Amino acid sequence: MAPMGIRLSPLGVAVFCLLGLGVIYHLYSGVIASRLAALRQGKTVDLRELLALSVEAAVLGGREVKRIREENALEEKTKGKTKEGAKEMLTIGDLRSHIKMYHLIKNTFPYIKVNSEEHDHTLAAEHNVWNHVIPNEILEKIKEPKEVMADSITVWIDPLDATQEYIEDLREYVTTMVCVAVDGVPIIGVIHKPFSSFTAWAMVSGGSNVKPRKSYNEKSPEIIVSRSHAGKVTSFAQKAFGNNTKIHPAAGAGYKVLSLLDIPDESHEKADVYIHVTYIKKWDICAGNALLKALGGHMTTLKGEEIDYSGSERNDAGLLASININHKLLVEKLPDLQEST
Ligand SMILES: Nc1ncnc2c1ncn2[C@@H]1O[C@H](COP(=O)(O)O)[C@@H](OP(=O)(O)O)[C@H]1O
Ligand SMILES: [Mg+2]
Ligand SMILES: [Mg+2]
Ligand SMILES: [Mg+2]
Repeated sequence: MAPMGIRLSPLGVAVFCLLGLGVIYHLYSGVIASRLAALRQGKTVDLRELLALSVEAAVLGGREVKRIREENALEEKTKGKTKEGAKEMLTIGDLRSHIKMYHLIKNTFPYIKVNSEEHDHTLAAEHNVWNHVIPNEILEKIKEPKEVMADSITVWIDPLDATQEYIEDLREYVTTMVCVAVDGVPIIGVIHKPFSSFTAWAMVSGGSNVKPRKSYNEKSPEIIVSRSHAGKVTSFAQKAFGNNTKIHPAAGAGYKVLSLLDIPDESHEKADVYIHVTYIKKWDICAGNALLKALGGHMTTLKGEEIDYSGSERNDAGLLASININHKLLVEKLPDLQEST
């Protein structure tokens, strides 16, 4: 019996529920259908194919990034503010690259989850599909296909990393990035430098086209940090490693990970450790994390915890990246983030 003598008609309740279900279905039908289809069919994806596709996507996006910069057609605008109050910028380069990268991956594997930093509600979709040709360079290093369940995969795309410096025409810092996480663990990382046409790729327990440098300064490491979202990283690093610690301010999370590796680009700076203390998102860091992990290195929060690349885009526990250095010892040297920032 309903309150105040109002009688609920069973037919009315049924119609109301059906309408509600209809609205929910309308809103989420695409997502539900693709996930259910993947589950029903027990679809698998070959990670070696996904690596080749990730390289292709990063290069394709990079071409747009370069073209828009050369045409001086950036049309930069502010899309919001970071938690610390810095302007978050967006350009046509970010958008055009996103469109190429996102749709190439989605058109090829419609049933996998892809999280991109950017979105394209207003611009026409691309119908590009990958040709499934795996480059010899990858086939030579990764001899076997590796199938995983499609619904265990999360792809993270950064269509243009270092947008702020792209606007300032500091081209060397700019990269495009793709990362594939399986059950939240970063497995495939691709970092592409569009202005020098270099692409670093790696797959955990698979292979890579880059390697660590021969040596690192473990005792007095040179630290690479953000130039435009630094927060109090300098004092944080100096508390850990001493006031004479050499700090390199540089842009781009992709660029900073490459500075820890041996890459065929003499002009790329070299550092021993990468530290970030402000908020950062998973499309910025996943590819670098996978690359380092594949080569035996580490990228963790400042407390040394692994970062889970499923679910939310947030990482607010900072970042510590190193390779061929005792990472645990580095963590022990770091001060508490809350107390020192
Ligand atoms: N505090 C913060 N809040 C949001 N994004 C941040 C951030 N600090 C760094 N980032 C993002 O991380 C990337 C590398 O930053 P930095 O060059 O400062 O090291 C940039 O990505 P995008 O250029 O893709 O937006 C930047 O926007
Ligand atoms: Mg951005
Ligand atoms: Mg980025
Ligand atoms: Mg970006």
